[in-house]
Amino acid sequence: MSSKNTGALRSLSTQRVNRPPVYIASKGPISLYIRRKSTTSSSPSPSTSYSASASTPAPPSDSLTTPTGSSAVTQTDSAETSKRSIFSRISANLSLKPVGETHTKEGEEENHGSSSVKKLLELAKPESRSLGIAVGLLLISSSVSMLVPLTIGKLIDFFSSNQAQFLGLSFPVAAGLLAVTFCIGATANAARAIIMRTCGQRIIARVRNQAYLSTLRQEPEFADRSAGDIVSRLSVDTNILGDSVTSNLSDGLRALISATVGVAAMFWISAKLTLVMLCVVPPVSLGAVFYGRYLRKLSNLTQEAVGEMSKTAEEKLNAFKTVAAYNSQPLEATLFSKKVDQVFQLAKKEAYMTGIFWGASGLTGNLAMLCLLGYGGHLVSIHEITVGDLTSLLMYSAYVGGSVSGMTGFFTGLMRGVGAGSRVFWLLDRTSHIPLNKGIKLDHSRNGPICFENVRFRYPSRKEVEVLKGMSMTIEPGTSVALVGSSGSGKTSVQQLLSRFYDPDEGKVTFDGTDIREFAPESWRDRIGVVFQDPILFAGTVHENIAYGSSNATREDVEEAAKSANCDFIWDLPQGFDTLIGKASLSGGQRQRISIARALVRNPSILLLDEATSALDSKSENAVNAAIDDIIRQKNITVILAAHRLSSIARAGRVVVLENGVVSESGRYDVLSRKEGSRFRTLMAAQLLVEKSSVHNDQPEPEKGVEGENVQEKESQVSSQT
Ligand SMILES: Nc1ncnc2c1ncn2[C@@H]1O[C@H](COP(=O)(O)OP(=O)(O)OP(=O)(O)O)[C@@H](O)[C@H]1O
Repeated sequence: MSSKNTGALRSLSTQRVNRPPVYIASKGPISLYIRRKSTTSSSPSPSTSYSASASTPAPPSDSLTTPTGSSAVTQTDSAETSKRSIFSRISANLSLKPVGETHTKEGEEENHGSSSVKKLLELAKPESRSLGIAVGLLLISSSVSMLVPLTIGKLIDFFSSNQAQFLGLSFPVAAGLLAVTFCIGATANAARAIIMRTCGQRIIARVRNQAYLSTLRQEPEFADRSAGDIVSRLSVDTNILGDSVTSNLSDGLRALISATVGVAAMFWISAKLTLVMLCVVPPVSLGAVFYGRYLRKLSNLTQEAVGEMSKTAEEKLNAFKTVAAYNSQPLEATLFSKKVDQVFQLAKKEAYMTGIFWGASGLTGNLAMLCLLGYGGHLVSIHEITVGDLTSLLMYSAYVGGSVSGMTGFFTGLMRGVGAGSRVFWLLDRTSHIPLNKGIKLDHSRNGPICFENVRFRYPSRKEVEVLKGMSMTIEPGTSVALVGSSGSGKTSVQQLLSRFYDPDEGKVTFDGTDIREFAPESWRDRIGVVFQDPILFAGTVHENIAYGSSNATREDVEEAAKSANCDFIWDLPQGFDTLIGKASLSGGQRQRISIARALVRNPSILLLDEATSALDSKSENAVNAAIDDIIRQKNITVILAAHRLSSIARAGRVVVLENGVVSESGRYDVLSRKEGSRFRTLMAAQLLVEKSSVHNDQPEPEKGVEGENVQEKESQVSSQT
């Protein structure tokens, strides 16, 4: 249930982000107009002068626009880009990253500004050939597009003057040639879009693989702490990044080409009129720069808020049963709604900013257009330019306006890319605190005692609490030790240090006289089998779960490990070892025994059992304990079990009592339990009261192995003496 829900939550996010970008798709200015118009139909036009054209969806065939329609390009562009900005960002943000927590807490800085832009461009490097071709095609399609205004102007002059020839050719030939040219332009545009998209996806795939690999190489605590964050970096940020280096770049280039060619053509037609038009460009560009910067800041804040929102939902959906059992749905709805509101407030701010910016730039454009018409009309009346020239000029100015908008869109897109990039690059560049592949390879035949030498340890995320305060102990190879202590005394922490999920702050943990930090973590972990308190089984068959991490394990190895872990139930499953494991299809005890088998199939020298029976009923507990007995009896594995329950503790050859971050007592179970006033007896007294009823009332089935009887004997020893 919980994982389903979490998945749904993520797919909701991805779904929103994967919405086809309305604006970014690279088309010539005319096709851009059509798309924008149709998507802007419901939005009020910011300017009354163009509201009709902006609110009427243009039919797809309406590609050659009138001058008024052309000027609407700028206007609708503004409105649409504004709309796109608002909605695409809100929707993108809705699925974006729980940022910041990890790195800001750790004080690790993300990449910023120029270095991210550089890295962003570096990402595109392997695609440079394809991107080069795409740029060539872009040049072709843009040039063809830029022919349109000139052609329309010439057409108007041709029809109004009754000339015999059009562009020096007979009209049908010229029209045919133009049609062929437009076809070439369209083909180039289509090919460019395909190449750009494919390159973008290749870049995204590459970044995702690298980022995931980098994540897997981090110390386990990193992923534990920021799993949600990492997932959104891998899914959403990489998407934005890919878009940024391909679609955005291509749009920016197209806009640049169109603007340059457009301005040149305008100067060629009438320098005076062009100068009037160009007065608009500098303020709009300046506004775009400030807007882009502000947007980036706002975007990051929104993403952080979205992260918080996702985290809240994910946590509660994962604990859905607890929420339901405590009738906390209204409370949870309120908590979530507060988080949603934070996102909404930020998105609203962004919407206002976007609206004001585009409204202002649209108004400026419209005013400039009016000046152009007034002054242009005057030039026509004194025969300095023709009506066709004025038409071409108006169209070019609309194209240039559209291109400037395109460039600001490119700029803001790039800023988003930089923001997303910095988060992805941070993940890519992060060096693990416990790096893999570094250190000596531990020979499989090597064995020896495990020593904790004056170990001091605090969790990095909770520096104020010292968990181990100079702890020392030695565990001989092939022996079994039960770590005992009150809750929070550090039993699990000892095991985590042994697994090298963390390193001690002071002191050291040695194996056969060598500090385990000197071993490559993988080769050290190869020697360890770990069974966690809450066994994690993955989707897949029983066989796959037992063989997880032991790729060379044969079916015989898996079956043998399953036998050693007392997993006889597997043979009764419908497809035996090939049965698919659903989340709830096995009991706690069965899952625990499968995870013991998984640990055993690696043939470990050291087996860490972290309260492997604490969550089980007495029947399952007996089955798991019987498996542990078998393993301990074999004497060739060092077993370190963290345990509360007497039934588990009694199985170990030696008991180590942890108190106040040090070992307060250590010795054989029977000795400690007989010792008058021992810490162990005090600790166990309370535990015994709890267990007594289960030991005597539940009448557990006789366990496999001799130690089962010993345990009962041992328990009665303690009970008679406490
Ligand atoms: N990942 C973590 N980050 C920060 N503090 C932690 C973390 N894990 C444990 N601690 C803290 O470290 C201390 C020791 O915890 P640990 O889990 O090792 O105790 P324990 O003896 O295994 O407890 P229990 O018997 O309840 O499982 C506790 O105060 C706990 O709150």
